Amino acid sequence: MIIFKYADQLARYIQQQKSAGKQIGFVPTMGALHSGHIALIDQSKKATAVTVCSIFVNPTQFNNPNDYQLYPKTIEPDIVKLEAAGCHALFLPAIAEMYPQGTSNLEQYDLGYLETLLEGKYRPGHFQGVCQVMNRLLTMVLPHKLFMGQKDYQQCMVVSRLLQLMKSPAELIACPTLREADGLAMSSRNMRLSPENRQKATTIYKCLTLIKQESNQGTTWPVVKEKATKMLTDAGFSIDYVELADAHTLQPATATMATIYQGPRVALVAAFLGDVRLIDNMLLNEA
Ligand SMILES: Nc1ncnc2c1ncn2[C@@H]1O[C@H](COP(=O)(O)OP(=O)(O)OP(=O)(O)O)[C@@H](O)[C@H]1O
Ligand SMILES: CC(C)(CO)[C@@H](O)C(=O)[O-]
Ligand code: BAL
Repeated sequence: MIIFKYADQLARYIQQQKSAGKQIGFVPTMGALHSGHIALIDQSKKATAVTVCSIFVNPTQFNNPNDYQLYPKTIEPDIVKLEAAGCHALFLPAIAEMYPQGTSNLEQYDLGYLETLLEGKYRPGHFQGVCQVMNRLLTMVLPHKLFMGQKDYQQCMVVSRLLQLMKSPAELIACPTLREADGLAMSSRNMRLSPENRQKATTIYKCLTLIKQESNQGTTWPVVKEKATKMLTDAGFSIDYVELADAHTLQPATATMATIYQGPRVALVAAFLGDVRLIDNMLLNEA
């Protein structure tokens, strides 16, 4: 695996690969890699000839300075995992490489209502930061295919919108969420949970499973939401949201949506255990 710190060197490598007729797959990450990230590398390797991964903890997408300071960094084991997965190239830029003019007064993107609900509502400015870094990364890597995780469901929708705004021909492939044996969605922030909270964290998965079962059996959304909320608060979570939404638009459920709406629906949760914020989601219509 070749490691690049500088965008011009990465661009030269990409250009060489493209001149040789190779398709480029791209897996952007913030590091502290786990099997969910490696599954994205595997998908990219199956679909394209050259897989590029980036590791960059992007300061502009953190609305909470403490969360940024405490974001896990495990670069040496990350490199070992990427080597073992057969990743071809790793882009490991410094902040100045991504933001040579600094991080103030950056460009803004028209993300419409996506920015005012769920993650957009609870993490002000977060999706602008995601677009700022993804625009730069996509312009440097110019991938044919972009692999991202459904765990960050709304982020996939935002990046899809960004690709439209950038008129990028890259194809976004949203990959399924990898889970631990007890159902907890793999996430770099799981490393920050105390052993006790790590056990409690599986309640998010149990809660999403309950929402899916009860909704598919015809229980109305307000009733299901109350049960799910109680499960989480009883386990010690402080909740940002427990929502049911149209899986295509993310518009929230009406009181009866769970029982009368026949289109695809997704349940989404964001909640804190201590100072660790976890998110997860589940499609209701899938087997
Ligand atoms: N469990 C998972 N299964 C599949 N893809 C995942 C999983 N977790 C993260 N990803 C995807 O990996 C990419 C990089 O995510 P990131 O580096 O932020 O890791 P993360 O585990 O989501 O971290 P955190 O949840 O702490 O932000 C994103 O596209 C994300 O959706
Ligand atoms: C897409 C991303 C790498 C942008 O920093 C980040 O939001 C993430 O890891 O999901
Ligand atoms: N995985 C999403 C990136 C973030 O939480 O900032």
